[in-house]
Amino acid sequence: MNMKQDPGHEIDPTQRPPQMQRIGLIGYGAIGRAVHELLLIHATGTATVAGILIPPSASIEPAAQNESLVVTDRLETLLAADIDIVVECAGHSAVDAYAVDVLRAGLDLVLVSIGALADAEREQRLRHEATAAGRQMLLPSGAIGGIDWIGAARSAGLSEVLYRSRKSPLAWSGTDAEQLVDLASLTSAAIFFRGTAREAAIRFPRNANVAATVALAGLGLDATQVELIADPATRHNVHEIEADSAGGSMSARIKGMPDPGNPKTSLMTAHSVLRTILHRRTAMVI
Ligand SMILES: NC(=O)C1=CN([C@@H]2O[C@H](COP(=O)(O)OP(=O)(O)OC[C@H]3O[C@@H](n4cnc5c(N)ncnc54)[C@H](OP(=O)(O)O)[C@@H]3O)[C@@H](O)[C@H]2O)C=CC1
Ligand SMILES: O=C([O-])CC(=O)C(=O)O
Repeated sequence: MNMKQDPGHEIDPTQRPPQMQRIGLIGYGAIGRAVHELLLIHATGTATVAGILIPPSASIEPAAQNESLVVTDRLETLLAADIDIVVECAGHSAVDAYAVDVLRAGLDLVLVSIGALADAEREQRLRHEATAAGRQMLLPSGAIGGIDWIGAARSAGLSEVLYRSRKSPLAWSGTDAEQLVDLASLTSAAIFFRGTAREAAIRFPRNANVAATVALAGLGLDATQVELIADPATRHNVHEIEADSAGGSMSARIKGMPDPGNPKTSLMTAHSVLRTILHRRTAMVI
């Protein structure tokens, strides 16, 4: 076929493999970098990072450099890189700064900082914008498992959900935990927070996104109970769910390895983002 080339456009969408997804990453810390590395290994021909949004005056060394990779501190510049889907992995304030504009630009948004949705007004606004744009916010399971069961149990009569997060004192440093417990002098595990998923996600924005994930899948942010624990005896990020429903009960425990780039974050989180991205193009979704 004799295709007419337009020298004014570097990328001709008709020349792409049909399944190729061009990804825009917002945030290039532990998760952003890991997602980029995983895509290079597991998504050849299916997905590629085309642009990365970083804070003004920040600098990064991308996991792979090519001439067309855009690194910018402006959303418009990121989206101009012919992006198909945006992956936010930068934190709650980045959700505020960019999520609405991404949806209004007609793109699906993978939202990793799920705890940002604990702000009811923000959640409503984003749901409204996604609906108006005919796009989706895709919430990966992140560091936790069992979200499918909780979601299914909702229609089977879910009555009680408790999420418990246990991490090393180091993983809680620099958070509100420091006001609730003396992290440095702990000799045994301390439950320093008991409350709702909404309170947990708002108070611990870098550590309790999973609380919001479990809640949004199941009983909601105000009816899901959360316990947060600092445990000097663990080197894992341990996530537990106990749930009861008319369809049966669930007891799950995940001993997650911390991400080498950020002890607050579980290594599996980036893998779950990879799974979310790959699922958009597979013939079979499980
Ligand atoms: N759903 C889940 O299971 C999980 C969700 N999370 C969420 O994911 C987020 C990212 O985690 P992680 O990668 O470990 O965190 P990191 O702190 O390692 O990385 C976050 C990166 O985002 C950058 N950033 C912050 N604000 C902006 C912005 N407005 N625009 C562009 N970049 C920005 C930061 O830059 P700088 O350092 O210069 O500010 C940093 O490089 C966490 O904040 C947390 O909310 C984390 C773990 C699990
Ligand atoms: O990655 C984890 O272990 C969980 C986490 O930080 C979060 O829920 O925000």
